[in-house]
Amino acid sequence: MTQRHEQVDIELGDRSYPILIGPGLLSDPSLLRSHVTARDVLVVTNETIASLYLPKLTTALDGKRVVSLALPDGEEFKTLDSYARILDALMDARMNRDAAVVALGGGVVGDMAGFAAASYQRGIDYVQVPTTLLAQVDSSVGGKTAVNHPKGKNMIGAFYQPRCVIADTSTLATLPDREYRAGIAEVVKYGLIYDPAFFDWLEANVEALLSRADAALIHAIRRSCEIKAEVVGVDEREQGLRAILNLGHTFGHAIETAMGYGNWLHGEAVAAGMVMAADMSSALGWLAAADRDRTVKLLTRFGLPTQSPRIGAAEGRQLMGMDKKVLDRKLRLVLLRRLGQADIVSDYPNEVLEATLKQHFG
Ligand SMILES: NC(=O)c1ccc[n+]([C@@H]2O[C@H](COP(=O)([O-])OP(=O)(O)OC[C@H]3O[C@@H](n4cnc5c(N)ncnc54)[C@H](O)[C@@H]3O)[C@@H](O)[C@H]2O)c1
Ligand SMILES: O=C(O)C(=O)C[C@@H](O)[C@H](O)[C@H](O)COP(=O)(O)O
Ligand SMILES: [Zn+2]
Repeated sequence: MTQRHEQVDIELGDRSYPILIGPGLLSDPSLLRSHVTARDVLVVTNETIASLYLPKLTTALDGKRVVSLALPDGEEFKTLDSYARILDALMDARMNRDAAVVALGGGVVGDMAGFAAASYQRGIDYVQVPTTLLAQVDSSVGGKTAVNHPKGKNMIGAFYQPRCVIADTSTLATLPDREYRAGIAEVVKYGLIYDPAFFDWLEANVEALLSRADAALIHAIRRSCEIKAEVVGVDEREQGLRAILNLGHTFGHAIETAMGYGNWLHGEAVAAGMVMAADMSSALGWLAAADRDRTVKLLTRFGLPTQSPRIGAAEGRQLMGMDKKVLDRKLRLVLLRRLGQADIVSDYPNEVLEATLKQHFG
């Protein structure tokens, strides 16, 4: 069965790959087989997603040797221990260098499976099959792979690109509402950092997106992937521009870590973190107060938090000190010059940061 789908390409020379977006892609064996070419495949997933989609994927890959590993579900399992279990599964199945990993799931599964693929036998192919909105608009694309450390998010990982991303939008029908909304936070991020017209479009399509209407959903995923593709195509390893994709994350990662992984979802923490970045950008006289207010209003309409938990300014500052954008011992922050234009800034006055932390973290 051939389904109609959208395609966005990541242009990275010999590491280029397509992102396929559309309904029913997991039910299309010929599409799956044309993008998963290895004979031996390890499907990495979790227990929740395995019961929903593993049989479909296994059927589509019929004729290959398919072994699967279902990890426990949750951000708290995005650990070196789970990563080691993936490597063990590859070894137990005697997978060679021409085998491939298929990551079936959200960002947690995708980040861990990608890191295992990056390091097993110094690198084997992997394909992302994202099943959350967040993974379809962000984490499956761009090659950031990682596991968490108890003291910091995504502290151990690698840049390693997949061979293909297959985003079957039909899988989003079973995604719990809270997870779906968390994915929308990263969609709003793209408007804020890169595309004011997309931000306007989001304001006009809140209800359509919340009801998961096909056309709105596909447009949001496609535009998000296009923006990420443009940014990653310019700066694959975050030497400069790519850092804008981190808007709200320095604050958000501190929230996730302080609250205990999994208690605040990544997208929720990013939403609250983007409000902190917007407040700081306004305090510096860059982002207009009206656009700061539009940001808070849009996130609120999507049911996302706009106020951080009170983790304490000192604790927040200490956790933020481990951010990967620290350079020369100085914390660089992604701030908004205006709505639709982000910048990575190191020369902000410290008092403005401290005031933002005090106001939001307490
Ligand atoms: N690599 C990157 O560029 C990047 C970008 C953004 C976020 N991330 C990472 O992604 C992670 C968050 O990803 P996430 O939001 O996808 O969370 P997740 O992977 O934990 O998935 C969310 C929940 O939804 C369930 N689920 C997944 N698909 C489902 C479906 N179709 N139907 C029903 N349930 C389903 C999962 O089992 C889980 O319980 C974080 O660890 C974050 O750091 C990475
Ligand atoms: O792809 C990127 O680059 C991003 O920063 C996307 C983020 O949404 C994502 O959460 C990423 O994992 C954060 O990366 P980190 O380098 O801050 O761990
Ligand atoms: Zn993120």
